[in-house]
Order: sequence, then structure tokens, then C-alpha cells
Amino acid sequence: MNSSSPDRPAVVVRGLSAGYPGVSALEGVNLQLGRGRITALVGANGSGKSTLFAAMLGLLPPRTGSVRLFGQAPAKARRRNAVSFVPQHEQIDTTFPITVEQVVMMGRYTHMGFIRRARSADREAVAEALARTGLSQYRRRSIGELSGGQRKRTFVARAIAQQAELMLLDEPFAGVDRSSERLITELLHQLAAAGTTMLISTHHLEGVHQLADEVILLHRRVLAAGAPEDVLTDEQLARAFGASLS
Ligand SMILES: Nc1ncnc2c1ncn2[C@@H]1O[C@H](COP(=O)(O)OP(=O)(O)OP(=O)(O)O)[C@@H](O)[C@H]1O
Repeated sequence: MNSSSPDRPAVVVRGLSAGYPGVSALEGVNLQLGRGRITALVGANGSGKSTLFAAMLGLLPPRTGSVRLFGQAPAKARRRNAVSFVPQHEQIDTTFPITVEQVVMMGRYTHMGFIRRARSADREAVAEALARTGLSQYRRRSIGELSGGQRKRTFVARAIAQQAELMLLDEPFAGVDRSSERLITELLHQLAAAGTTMLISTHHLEGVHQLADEVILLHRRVLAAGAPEDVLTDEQLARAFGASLS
């Protein structure tokens, strides 16, 4: 069985420790994500969720341990367009003069050559992603003129247009209205049914049972992982949200 076998996990993280000068954000993290599965990443503020995404994207080198995406190092997996990322709201510069359609087209850059000329397949993928996220009529709008939910949908549309096998979503439900939340949840289920693997960080615990096949409870280390009903118990949540990070 090679690393591209459908039976192999999409993501394998082993003994991962990572952080910043003077900060140990992740310690000895082990996890696996099954192909076509939706996994929710749950943890208190500062528990290391965004750091885990950065390590999985190859943006933060491990201090110890390893991350393998489809058997490859993150940078290599990204070069072959296997990973897309939906950032947190705060990571987006809304003053940048760029339209919804241009943001979504960015999801196609890795499909284009060095010159980045959009072909009909790129334009079709962008039009489809805009339609699936209900944004077709906003395509010429600047992202600074959108509501929080519309802006989040724009970045989900960019990830859809990229057609990657693995999607990482950092707080896709933060600051979005109920209708955007329902639309995004439904879309993520459709993508998973088509084989996309997803890791989704969320503070929105009530929605996790409807959203995810599995949950990882993070508190610098993995406190628990498994089915939502096994992981989201009062006792485990108290450990994750009640404990200090020292
Ligand atoms: N660029 C950075 N430089 C220094 N410390 C950082 C940096 N980014 C995060 N940290 C620290 O690393 C730890 C983990 O932060 P991280 O952002 O990964 O947590 P999080 O679970 O995503 O939090 P939140 O839910 O608030 O987004 C925290 O102690 C945080 O203060």
C-alpha cells in the first residue's frame, strides 16, 4: 500500500512540537485525518489551533516531530495543489482593493502556469465556486464592502475553486450569520462526500455534532480524539476550557 492509497490517512502528525520564540504552542501532538472525513478541531483561545494549521501548511517548522499530507511534506503537498486554507477573519486585509471574483480566482493560481493566465477551466471553476457559495451576484464587489458572512463565504469559495484534496478551515463560523453557517456546513458535507478531507477549527460547539465525523480536543496537546459524542463530554470540555495553559 503506498501513500496515495485510499486506505491511508490523508494527514499523519507525529510527535509534533512547535511554537514561537519563548512560546511552546504545541507539544507532542499526534493525530490522523481519514480521507473524506470532516474533523472538528476544538480548543480554548491560545490552545494551539492556528499554530497547528501553520505547521500543517508548512509555514511553521516543527521543533520536533513531523507532518505528512498524503505521505508528503507540507511544502511538497502544497506545490502539487493538494491543500487549501480558509483563514480566520482577522487574517484578512479588508482594505485591499480586490473583488470577490479576484479572490476566488486566487484559488486557481497553482493550477495556472508561471504567467498566471486564466483559462476556461479556471473561469468555470471560479463561476461554479461563486454559485455554490451564493456569491455570483457579488462577484464584482470589493471584499471590503461585504458582510462578515459573505466575506467568509468568499474564502470558502476560493478553497472550493482550488479543488484541493485537503481543506483546512480556521474558524469558518466565527462572525457569520445563521444562513451563511447553514450554507457553509451543507457545502462542506458535499465536498466531504466527494472525497475532500477537512480539518475545521471551531468554537461553535453546538454545531459540531451536525458538522463533523470526528473531533480533536486540543489544549497544546491532544486531550481527546474520536466521535463527537465520545469527545465532547462535560468532563473533557472542562479539561479543555477550564484548565489554564500553563
Ligand atoms: N506569532 C506569534 N508569536 C508569538 N506567540 C504566538 C504567535 N502566534 C500565536 N502565539 C501564541 O501561541 C499560543 C497558541 O496560539 P494559537 O493562535 O495557535 O491558538 P488558537 O487556539 O488558534 O487561539 P484562538 O482560538 O484565540 O485563535 C498562544 O499562547 C499564542 O499567544
